Amino acid sequence: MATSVERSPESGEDAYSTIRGELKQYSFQTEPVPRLHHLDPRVEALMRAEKPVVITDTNLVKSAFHWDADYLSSNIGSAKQTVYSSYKNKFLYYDDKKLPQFPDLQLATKHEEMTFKEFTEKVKNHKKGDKIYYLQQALNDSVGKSLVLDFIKFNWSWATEQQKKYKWGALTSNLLLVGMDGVITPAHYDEQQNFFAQIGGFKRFLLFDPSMFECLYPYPVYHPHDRQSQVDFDNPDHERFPNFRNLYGQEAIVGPGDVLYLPIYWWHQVESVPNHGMTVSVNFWYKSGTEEKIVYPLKPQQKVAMMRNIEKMVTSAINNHEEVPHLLKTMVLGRYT
Ligand SMILES: O=C(O)C(=O)C[C@H](CCCc1ccccc1)C(=O)O
Ligand SMILES: [Zn+2]
Repeated sequence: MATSVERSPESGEDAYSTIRGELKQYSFQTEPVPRLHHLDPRVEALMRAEKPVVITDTNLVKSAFHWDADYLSSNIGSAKQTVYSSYKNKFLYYDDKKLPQFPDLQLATKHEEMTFKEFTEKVKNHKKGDKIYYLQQALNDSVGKSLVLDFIKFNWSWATEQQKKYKWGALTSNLLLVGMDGVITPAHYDEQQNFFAQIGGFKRFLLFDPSMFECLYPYPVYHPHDRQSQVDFDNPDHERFPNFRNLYGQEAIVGPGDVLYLPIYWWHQVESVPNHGMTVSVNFWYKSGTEEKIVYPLKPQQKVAMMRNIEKMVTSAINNHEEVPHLLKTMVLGRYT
């Protein structure tokens, strides 16, 4: 199992066009996410409209371009890292805090804490049929000095300039993502603005406008898989999820040095491109701006936030999540249908 992070020096067009030809196709159509130089004025227009854009040449994480498995093993320190393991390549996120309410939930992924060195060993010794591993660890002060220095040298002036320009809230975390070849994070949305910086290897993003909520059928808010789509993209159940047929999205391939602006509430599925080696990424999650004064007509994002609040209020008021479906059906069926 190749642990060396693929760094194709000619990661110019030919790497991307080669990859484009290899990608797994799905049942829905997509169009490409614009890929623009950070000084191109169209970047600002897209970011103001909270639309995705791949931004090149920002040097946001240039100081981390040498973050491959060996360097990270030697410099991230001996602290335990959060790693997920699975016999399949899909890593469906779950919220540990909501698990007690769902004792029967079958999780395909297992949360394992291990040092980076142990993680690298598992990747190196991986054989077909073995468990697949995905390291997902928020960067914190447990990392070694040289990683701290690399982190300090991120292009914070550019990032901070954007944060101010678009009135985002505070940076909440930087998640270090080190994925084995071919790992997939299934479709979900996050409630934060996101600069997704690719360091090693290539990732394919499938992105869907927040208005596609009605095609993607997220789990209930109180469910451990809150914010994740219930639809299996490889085998969609059209009886349960009839609107999935109307899904339409955007697609982006990000390689070393690319930064994807992933707007808050936008759905995304993330695939480490198979047969192109281990992937290394760092995301930058920012709270949304607070001056969200209500503007009509409501944006889809605002409707999603409203639906979340209604589900939370009903669930806490009724104080038993098993009664929620009946109450919501009673409220809607035959009355709003
Ligand atoms: O940066 C993002 O938003 C991504 O989705 C990147 C994704 C891993 C994120 C794991 C995760 C999913 C849901 C909640 C919390 C954490 C990847 O790159 O595979
Ligand atoms: Zn995400």
